[in-house]
Amino acid sequence: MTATTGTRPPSTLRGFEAAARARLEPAHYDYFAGGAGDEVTLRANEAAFGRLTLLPRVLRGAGVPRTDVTLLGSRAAMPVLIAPTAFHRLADPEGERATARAAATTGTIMIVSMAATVGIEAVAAAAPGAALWFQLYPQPDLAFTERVVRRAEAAGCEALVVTVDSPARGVREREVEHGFHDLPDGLCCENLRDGGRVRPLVMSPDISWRDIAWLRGITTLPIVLKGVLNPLDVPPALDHGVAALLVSNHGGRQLDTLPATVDALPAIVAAAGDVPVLLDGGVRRGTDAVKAMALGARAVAVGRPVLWGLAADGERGAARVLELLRAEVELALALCGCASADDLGPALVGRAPC
Ligand SMILES: Cc1cc2nc3c(=O)[nH]c(=O)nc-3n(C[C@H](O)[C@H](O)[C@H](O)COP(=O)(O)O)c2cc1C
Ligand SMILES: O=C(O)C(=O)c1ccccc1
Repeated sequence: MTATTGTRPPSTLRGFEAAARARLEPAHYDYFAGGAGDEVTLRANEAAFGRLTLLPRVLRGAGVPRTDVTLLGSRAAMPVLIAPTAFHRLADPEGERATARAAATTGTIMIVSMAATVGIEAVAAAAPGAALWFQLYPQPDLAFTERVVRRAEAAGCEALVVTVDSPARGVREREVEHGFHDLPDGLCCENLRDGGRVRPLVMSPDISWRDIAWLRGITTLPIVLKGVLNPLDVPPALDHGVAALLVSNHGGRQLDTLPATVDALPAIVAAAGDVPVLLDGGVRRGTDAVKAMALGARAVAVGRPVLWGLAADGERGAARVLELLRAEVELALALCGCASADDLGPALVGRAPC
């Protein structure tokens, strides 16, 4: 009997995706799974990890590896964070509450989406032990944007992750085919609730460095720029006092034909100097995380795998997905002869011949 047909919960990420697909409305599965255009970038993210090889060191007596990291002052038991994804209540009635509890159980950082279906206060209250960062799409109405930032601060979020790859919304043809435009009745983006109404989320073409400068001036939270792929954007980012860069192509959901994130990573790392670089997109194995860290990422984040865990088995499923990844990172570090991610470096990564 396979993991997909048995009654036991799945024991692999692939099994979780199959179980999620079986449980979700097809339109919701495709909303989570899909990418922009021809999904070239969506596929490229995973494929690029497959083209990289690991070149372990031997006989180093490294002991059982440590997988914990400190990022911008937040501690995490593993270098695999939860990327911000919208609409968790499509996957599980508890929605982002369940995800935050899974983050607390596994000791990782959850980046809560501005488009969450549970408000940031309720997410924080549901999982007092969880380290939360808040993802922000700066809105043209700065007074409203500031109110959202204040809510995130008051809820205890430890960083702001500003998504900069979305001056417009990418077109995902799977969504178009299903006619998926809106959340079902009863669900909304709770972080957009403001003075008795729920504001529409604007992906603004006017977003610019001025917004980052403004944000830097109104909050003391560390600012992470999410969606930087071009090294030309690194110097202005550093000039604006950002605390970290997150190399991301939005999981292939915005502009199609962007490079795989792991291929874009080295140039960003080279330009970033001491500023920590994170990566998301296509991380499905501990070996993927280890490859990205060997190429200079301080940590990685996963989007869809957590949604599959959540849809398949709620909080328990999300926690299981994260724990599977943590255990795989530990094993990959051990088999590379590393005591921690600090022992990784580009010399441990090679390229498959074809
Ligand atoms: C269903 C879904 C919703 C997403 N919603 C957001 C969002 O609200 N804000 C954001 O910055 N990124 C969002 N993303 C992008 C993720 O943060 C992340 O960049 C991407 O999912 C990483 O790739 P992976 O899914 O291959 O791990 C979303 C991704 C998915 C799959
Ligand atoms: O679907 C997404 O990728 C996303 O980023 C988003 C943003 C706002 C509302 C819903 C989803």
